[in-house]
Amino acid sequence: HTSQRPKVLVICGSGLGLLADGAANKQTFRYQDIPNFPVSTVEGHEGCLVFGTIENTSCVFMQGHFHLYEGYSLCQVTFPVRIFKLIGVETVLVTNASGAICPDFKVGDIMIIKDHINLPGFAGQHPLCGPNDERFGIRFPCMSDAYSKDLRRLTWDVGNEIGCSDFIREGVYCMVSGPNFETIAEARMLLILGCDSVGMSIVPEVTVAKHCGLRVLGLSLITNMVSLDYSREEKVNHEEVLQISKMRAEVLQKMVTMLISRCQQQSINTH
Ligand SMILES: O=P(O)(O)O[C@H]1O[C@H](CO)[C@@H](O)[C@H]1O
Ligand SMILES: Nc1nc2[nH]cnc2c(=O)[nH]1
Repeated sequence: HTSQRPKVLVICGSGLGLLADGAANKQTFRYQDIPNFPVSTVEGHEGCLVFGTIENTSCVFMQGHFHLYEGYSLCQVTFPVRIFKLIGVETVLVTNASGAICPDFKVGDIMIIKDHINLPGFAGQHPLCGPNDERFGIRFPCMSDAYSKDLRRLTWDVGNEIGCSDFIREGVYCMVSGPNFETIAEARMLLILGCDSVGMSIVPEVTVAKHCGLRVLGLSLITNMVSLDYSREEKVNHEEVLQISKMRAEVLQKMVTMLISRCQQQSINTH
């Protein structure tokens, strides 16, 4: 139903569907109209695929991604990544919302994901469990360089250019299955483990993307501070997460649009 063959996939996190607004020649499909595609069940996830172009780069935006806590298997959660690999995508830009574990972070910071901790994976909830499909990648993929160094560097450059270096950070994202937010003891454990932020998504998609040889960049918007202290009164909720995403969506959209036009240039120069 589309003649576009995207080179870049953007996965939009909670409240970040607006990232697609920077694209031209848009063509939108609802997940519910695509055979075998999962549907979004969470507020802030529109459940649409938007094809479009940014400068000369053809891209596709997933306005909404899927989570373990919705009841999907990790095979369903990561299914779109493999579809887009087959269609010809080379680069995946994942975005999400997360809570800060690192006490130096602030609400509204944009964290470039340097690395991740796959907590559900440690417990056997891993998208690559089961027979390995050799058409996509090897049995034992290396994950020590899951997030492209070149793309991380490019993000710092773009951030400086658009004047948002004050709220760009870099750090380690930890995935938990959710749907509850962390207890204080869990948050303290994550701090000890070396996590800078915590959320309930994207690690399965990144793992499958890396397995099939895609270049990955991850941006996590810090929407709340995770309580590490029993005396702290504030309580996190999903409405607050969506409100902060809305507040930062415009600047993130500008960043993502610039990154896409530049990263394809980088890819042409390095391949
Ligand atoms: O990771 P995304 O979907 O962006 O959103 C994060 O925010 C939601 C909770 O408020 C959870 O879905 C969590 O994973
Ligand atoms: N697990 C988790 N996910 C989030 N998504 C947005 N904020 C948070 C948080 O504090 N914890």
